[in-house]
Amino acid sequence: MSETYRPAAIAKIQDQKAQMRRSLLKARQAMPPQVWQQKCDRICTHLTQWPTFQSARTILAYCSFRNEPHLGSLLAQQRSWGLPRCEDKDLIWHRWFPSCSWPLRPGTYGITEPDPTSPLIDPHKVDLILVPAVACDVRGYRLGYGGGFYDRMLSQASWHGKPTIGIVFEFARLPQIPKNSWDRPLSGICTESGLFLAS
Ligand SMILES: Nc1nc2c(c(=O)[nH]1)N(C=O)[C@@H](CNc1ccc(C(=O)N[C@@H](CCC(=O)O)C(=O)O)cc1)CN2
Ligand SMILES: Nc1ncnc2c1ncn2[C@@H]1O[C@H](COP(=O)(O)OP(=O)(O)OP(=O)(O)O)[C@@H](O)[C@H]1O
Repeated sequence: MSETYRPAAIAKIQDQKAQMRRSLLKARQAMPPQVWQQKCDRICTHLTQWPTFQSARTILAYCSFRNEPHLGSLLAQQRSWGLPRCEDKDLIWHRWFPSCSWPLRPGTYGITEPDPTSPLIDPHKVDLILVPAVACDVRGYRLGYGGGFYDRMLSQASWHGKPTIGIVFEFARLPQIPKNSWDRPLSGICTESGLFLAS
């Protein structure tokens, strides 16, 4: 059995991830609101200037929680967005745009989510996926909250080949995050310092 598949090795990596998660979330929570807002605006500006963003038909995004970079100025753009809803272990993607009448409401974990009755997204129409994260490393590996939602989703064939951009603050763009066998690298990372596409 290869090292990364041994139960003891998996447990060790999960432990390292849990420690990193705790300290990075603490640092994110401690950001003064004004600094946080400035960095969020910069992240949105970098994305808006990216041709792939400009030409995307539908973009999967998220509603910020626990001080994650807020995509408010992007979500205000009158275009087709997809927002996730947690259902058991899966993410269900619903269509949303600013002038639509489909309601958003607090869902699982207290994250703002679409109502289950709002229309679903057709994965074929999605051209870009903005992925929330606690941290990303320069290779594109991501640390989330430990639920494995995005790992499971991105391992499905319908999402293969779509650009995936991890959205984090610069302090959470790390040289290396411990990686499990199921982790797949994202195509790039956007922070307040810029957009970094994997080569
Ligand atoms: N804004 C946003 N929306 C998102 C995500 C995200 O990362 N950010 N998700 C990305 O996946 C999904 C929600 N994932 C989550 C996974 C776990 C926990 C959570 O609170 N976990 C517990 C610990 C659980 C455990 O260790 O077993 C905790 O942190 O206290 C929250 C959200 C879907 N929506
Ligand atoms: N492709 C997959 N199929 C089934 N289970 C998976 C898959 N990918 C990850 N998991 C499970 O998800 C759990 C969490 O993984 P990990 O600690 O890497 O989460 P994370 O990336 O930090 O969380 P999240 O994606 O929710 O933000 C692991 O216990 C793993 O078994």
